[in-house]
Amino acid sequence: MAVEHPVYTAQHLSWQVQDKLILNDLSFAIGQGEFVGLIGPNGAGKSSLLRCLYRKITPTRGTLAFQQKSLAEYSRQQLAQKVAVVLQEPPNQFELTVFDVIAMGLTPHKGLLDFDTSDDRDRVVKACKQVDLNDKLEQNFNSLSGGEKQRAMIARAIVQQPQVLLMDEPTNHLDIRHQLEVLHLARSLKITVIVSIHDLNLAAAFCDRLILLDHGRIVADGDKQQVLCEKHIADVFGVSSAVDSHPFHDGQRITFNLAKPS
Ligand SMILES: Nc1ncnc2c1ncn2[C@@H]1O[C@H](COP(=O)(O)OP(=O)(O)OP(=O)(O)O)[C@@H](O)[C@H]1O
Repeated sequence: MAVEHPVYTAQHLSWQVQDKLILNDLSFAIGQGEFVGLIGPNGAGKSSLLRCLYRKITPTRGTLAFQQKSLAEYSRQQLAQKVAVVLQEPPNQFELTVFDVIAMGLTPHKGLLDFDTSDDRDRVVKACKQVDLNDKLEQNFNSLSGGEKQRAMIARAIVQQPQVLLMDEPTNHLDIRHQLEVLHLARSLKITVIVSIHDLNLAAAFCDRLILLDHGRIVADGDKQQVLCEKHIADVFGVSSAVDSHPFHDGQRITFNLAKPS
């Protein structure tokens, strides 16, 4: 897809571990402000692609540019000022309160000797409210439930004030209300969001553009209406479905045939 102001541009990006090609010749550009969903079956390469985008791993072939400059040329701090990441499994944060963990999002914008200001505190408290954790600020992070931890990590990303938000299965641990709240919140930030997501109905509701991966390759990339069709779902997931328009939003509704896949 041609985009006007590319944030990421990948050309022939591949990532190989030993003799296994995990990402295979991916080319795409993602524009400023796009809300892009990465979809595909288990092992398709969604997390690996996200890892390339936040430079946890380095492509073994091809090029990857961030804001028109090779991603490899950014310092760790420069990247952290622009890109926030919410991972599937929140890290262990021994002895830290929820407030402390969320306040870590301030770090990329601070010098070594900068102290937290009252504005900083306000930002942390506001983000905490946005994810519905305002009564948990002083609680030990490790004692939160899985879903609460996930929401705290999203608050930390908001505090970071990034230009790009990368999220790997952010709705995994969340009940339906909090799934919706998190995705609405991500959309309301009006920044570039790239999110891997298994729930195809949520992908259809929230993403504008979808990249469908299978076996490390891009099978389809484009408007959600083109990508989420019965044929692609059958080809890639091996499940038959009926796709029609959703009664509550402009995306599709996918109804799966729940019979055992043949
Ligand atoms: N460091 C690694 N070494 C070897 N194989 C790896 C490594 N990282 C990922 N893989 C393999 O690459 C493939 C893609 O993994 P990845 O986690 O990117 O898939 P995914 O689409 O995010 O899957 P899921 O939906 O299950 O989270 C998998 O087969 C995985 O086992």
